Amino acid sequence: FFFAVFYVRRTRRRLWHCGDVTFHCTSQGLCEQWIHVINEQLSLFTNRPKSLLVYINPYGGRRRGEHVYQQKVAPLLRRACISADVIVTKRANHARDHLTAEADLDKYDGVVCVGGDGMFSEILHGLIIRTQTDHGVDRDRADSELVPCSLRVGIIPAGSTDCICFTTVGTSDAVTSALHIIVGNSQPMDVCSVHHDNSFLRYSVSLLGYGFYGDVLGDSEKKRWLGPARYDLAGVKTFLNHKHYEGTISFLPAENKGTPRDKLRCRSGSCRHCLHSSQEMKPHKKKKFRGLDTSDGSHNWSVIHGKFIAINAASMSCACPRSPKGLSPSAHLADGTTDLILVRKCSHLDFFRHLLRHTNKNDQFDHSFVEVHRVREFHFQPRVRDLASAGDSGEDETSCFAATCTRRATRHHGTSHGRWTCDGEILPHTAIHVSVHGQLIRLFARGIEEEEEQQLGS
Ligand SMILES: Nc1ncnc2c1ncn2[C@@H]1O[C@H](COP(=O)(O)OP(=O)(O)OP(=O)(O)O)[C@@H](O)[C@H]1O
Repeated sequence: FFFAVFYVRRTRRRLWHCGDVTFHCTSQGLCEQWIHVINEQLSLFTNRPKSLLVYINPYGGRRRGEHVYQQKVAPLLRRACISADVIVTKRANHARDHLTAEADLDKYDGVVCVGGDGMFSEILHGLIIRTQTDHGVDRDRADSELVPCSLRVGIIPAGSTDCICFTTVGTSDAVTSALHIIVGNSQPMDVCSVHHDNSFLRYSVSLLGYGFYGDVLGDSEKKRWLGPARYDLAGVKTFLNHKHYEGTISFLPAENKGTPRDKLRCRSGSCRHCLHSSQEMKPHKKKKFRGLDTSDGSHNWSVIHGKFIAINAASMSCACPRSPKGLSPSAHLADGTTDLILVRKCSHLDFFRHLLRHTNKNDQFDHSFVEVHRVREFHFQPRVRDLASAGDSGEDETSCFAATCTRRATRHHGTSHGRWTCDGEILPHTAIHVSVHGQLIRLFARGIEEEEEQQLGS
């Protein structure tokens, strides 16, 4: 008589595998007794999900989402006695719309996203919008306090960019992610809301980038047929173009939250720093943005006017295999802040040196043309009139309207209008207001484990 116990086995590079041990007993009675006791102990782990809602993007990355789920994830869920309702999406925004309006969320303990960062963003929007609607929160008001989502989200990486999975699990591996879901890990995460003129645009959990990264993404979208290689090509092209943009950035600095250069790595949303933040986060009195005029008492706002090659807001380190430390190595996952990185106009060579530091261990902020601030809220106003429609209406820069505006801007200011990328999507406006909502969602993850920190540090 025998029974098997399945367990999580850690291997190199933060990968988790499913191991098993077979126990032999002298009698069936003893065997059943052991099984009963073990199951009883397992039932005490109330954090473990029993029922999941799974969305698969069949077209993400190399179009292997369904295969990855059926071959690697579903067998593990079955073994862990977790039931799963699976929806293979039929169009973009299918998952978001289903979550927002149709899904019976009371039936589930969590939502699983099989895809890349774009697919995760859909799930994120669906869950947040649904939660706010259910609680009667007005999303269009930039100063609304958002209600945290009760369901956790698991990410099974199957996209061409799996940055959020990499930053929160430490690797992009379907089996590892599935095991994090099964053991019921929970990691809180901040979410930024982005508004234009008091109308809601999008939510962001990783990178809001204006200038360089906005241009890279905008260009890569035109080259989708190239697959993941489009990002490299667009990156080189954007770098060679070396554009800068003029505007005013106003921000509310985060007090007592450390600095982006303090080298205190946040390996999980429950790091000491984030835990402390979660206590003081309760109903924190928001200081409402009052525009650029600081004479009315909004003296805590800092205002910077300048010419920028890039403005980035990193709400997490944004680590990925190419940049293991990420855009802001010390950004915290769940402290209610975002790291605002301003890269001022500089020479081609200087910008190259800055970019290069994303791939090695040197301090990428240690340049005279780079400054970085930890903030709770910020506002950007481009010098050039907000050409809201240029990106959104499908007008290409070569179109008559866009070309005229771009030429005019270039003639008068030496720059054209830039665009924001928000977690991989292009925003339709350049004048935006961003607020950080502390610990608005939770993932089935536990951050990058300590042992790995030593590896990275070595
Ligand atoms: N069935 C579908 N058909 C077409 N598009 C879809 C479908 N399901 C989801 N999408 C969209 O595909 C986009 C990309 O998905 P995903 O992030 O999974 O893959 P990706 O290869 O990493 O893409 P990207 O690099 O653009 O993030 C998402 O924005 C999502 O809205």
